[in-house]
Amino acid sequence: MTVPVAPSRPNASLAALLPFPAADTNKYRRGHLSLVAGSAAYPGAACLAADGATRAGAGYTEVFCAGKALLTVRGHRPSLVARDWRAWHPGRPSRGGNGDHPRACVIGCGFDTAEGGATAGLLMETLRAWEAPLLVDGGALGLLASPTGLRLAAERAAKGRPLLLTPHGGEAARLAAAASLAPDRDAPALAAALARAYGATVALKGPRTYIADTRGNVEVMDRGTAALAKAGTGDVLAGIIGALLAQGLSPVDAAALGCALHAEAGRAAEAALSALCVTADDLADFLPAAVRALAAPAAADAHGQ
Ligand SMILES: NC(=O)C1=CN([C@@H]2O[C@H](COP(=O)(O)OP(=O)(O)OC[C@H]3O[C@@H](n4cnc5c(N)ncnc54)[C@H](OP(=O)(O)O)[C@@H]3O)[C@@H](O)[C@H]2O)[C@@H](O)CC1
Ligand SMILES: Nc1ncnc2c1ncn2[C@@H]1O[C@H](COP(=O)(O)OP(=O)(O)O)[C@@H](O)[C@H]1O
Repeated sequence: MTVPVAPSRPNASLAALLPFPAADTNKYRRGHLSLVAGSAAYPGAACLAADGATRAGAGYTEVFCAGKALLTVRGHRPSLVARDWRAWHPGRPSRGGNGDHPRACVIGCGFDTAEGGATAGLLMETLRAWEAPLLVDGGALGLLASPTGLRLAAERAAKGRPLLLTPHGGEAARLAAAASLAPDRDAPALAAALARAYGATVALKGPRTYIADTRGNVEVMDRGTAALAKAGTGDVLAGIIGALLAQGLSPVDAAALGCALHAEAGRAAEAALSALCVTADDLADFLPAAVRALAAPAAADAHGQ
């Protein structure tokens, strides 16, 4: 089975989505991202996602992680607000701000399925109670791939609560099996089928990333580099897309812009460090170059050049 695939968006239309802050904004109005991430086994994934999120413009990034990951996350960057994930209550209004600022949640970077009940409970409660846009990544995708996960995803879709999934090939195979989808589809058709089955926007990652929305549209993002094929780069991507969701972009625009910025950052890092030496830790530092690379042609257009 094949589906039509739209090409990568041009720089000018991606640049138009960049959420540069208004002069009179504040940290809450810019966008508040709750990152439920980082188990005792994988505290680094929470740090990498937080790096992507803060550099991609979230005004307030709050990390809820395992108690045993707290020291690592707190020591990573002074700007991060880190709390034990037992303090995560997705149905309660947030502290800080006036309560109606834009928000989003990313869940699952560095979830360890061996932790079982604790992380499964966090995901299911978040699917049920979190009203704002929600991105599910990493170990939480394996937990979503279950009858309860499918049911709660369908309930979110029925209530019009946005859901975005960012699986790599292995995670996509688990999601497909849980939804009884035939495994022999090509990547664009698989992304479209997962989007339908889970009522979610899906960014199926790989050397080419396919972004499928809930209406059956699929677009490709093929600006990446093999330098990105290293552990932790997907965690950075989840943070970037989550920050864009928190700044008010729709799931499909956040995925398209986030994947393009991530790919451009990978290319800028490769130019500076070589394809061999780029690590996930480097990526967020190359996001400013990626923003400039997308924005530059738009600025040139605006000046009639
Ligand atoms: N620093 C940290 O803290 C880090 C923490 N991390 C966290 O670790 C957790 C587990 O995530 P994970 O991705 O490492 O393991 P898992 O989900 O079991 O997938 C691997 C299996 O899938 C298969 N596979 C098929 N296609 C594939 C593809 N395109 N890309 C990749 N794999 C593909 C592959 O098959 P194979 O290639 O072996 O045939 C293999 O069997 C998660 O919470 C994550 O956030 C990581 O982000 C790293 C940095
Ligand atoms: N060969 C490649 N070319 C371009 N991009 C790649 C390549 N391999 C991986 N990537 C990108 O790197 C990221 C890897 O994400 P993921 O597999 O979730 O890593 P992790 O779980 O270790 O964080 C994705 O954005 C993917 O599109």
